[in-house]
Amino acid sequence: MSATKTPPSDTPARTVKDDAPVVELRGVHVVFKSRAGTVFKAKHVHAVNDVTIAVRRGQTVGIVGESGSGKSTMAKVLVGLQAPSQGEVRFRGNVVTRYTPAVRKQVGRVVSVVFQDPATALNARMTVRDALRDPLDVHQVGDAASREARVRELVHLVGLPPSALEALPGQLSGGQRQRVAIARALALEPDVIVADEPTSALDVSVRAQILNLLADLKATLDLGMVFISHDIQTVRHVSDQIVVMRDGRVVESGPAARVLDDPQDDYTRTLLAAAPALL
Ligand SMILES: Nc1ncnc2c1ncn2[C@@H]1O[C@H](COP(=O)(O)OP(=O)(O)OP(=O)(O)O)[C@@H](O)[C@H]1O
Repeated sequence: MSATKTPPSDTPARTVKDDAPVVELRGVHVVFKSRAGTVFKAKHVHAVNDVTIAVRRGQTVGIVGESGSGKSTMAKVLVGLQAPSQGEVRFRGNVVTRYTPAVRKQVGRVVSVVFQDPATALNARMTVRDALRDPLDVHQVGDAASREARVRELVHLVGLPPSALEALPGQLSGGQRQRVAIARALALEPDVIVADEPTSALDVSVRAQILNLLADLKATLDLGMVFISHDIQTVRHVSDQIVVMRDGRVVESGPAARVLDDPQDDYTRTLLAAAPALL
């Protein structure tokens, strides 16, 4: 098969070969100026250091690492919210060269994000219906009737009853709120969802339900997924590929079973030893 050559552009093309990456980072670095306030800090933080990864439809890439390893910064690069200091980011094969609001809006249709805490991700004064309709309004998808139909479909897709449409986030449980946040992320039919610690803020009892929901959605919608967690055993449950990060660098990556059963890097072994499998 010959590769389709696409010229660099800020507009993600709508046609892409099924097995081609939806999002790709090539040699990406993100360097921040240190946050003020600490006298002995280095001037710069190399939050992401020479990272290359690709995310395809129907595949979950688990990203694991301790606090400060650069996971959230990488998530922001993957959804177009953070420009790299160096390296290349491609959405549907097209290199992003400018990070304008218009480009971010376009990228938002291809890749969307689910954050850790649905309580802060959702507007406390918006009903579930309004929260789900909002992205459809912003992107002017269809007419009023088709937006309402899509909102109902989304609620059903994430396993909530139609009565949830009238609720405010504060009237829902943490797990229900995260379902709403997931539904909102799905509103524009993205190819890829980036879930940044999506179960960490939830009660232990509902974490498995949200993990199962994400796994089901990935299968039924043929979604690509990036699942970010500090917990290697959580990542184990959902990932096809695992990327282990430390201090902004990828220390090891590969098929989940290989990385977990035959880790090649000492740091991966340390993470596994610190969080033994329950099964
Ligand atoms: N906007 C910023 N300005 C300055 N430094 C930042 C900024 N964002 C992140 N950092 C720093 O970059 C490094 C990586 O942070 P990041 O949040 O990506 O890591 P993480 O693995 O997601 O950690 P956590 O799990 O604690 O969120 C940290 O040292 C952090 O302090």
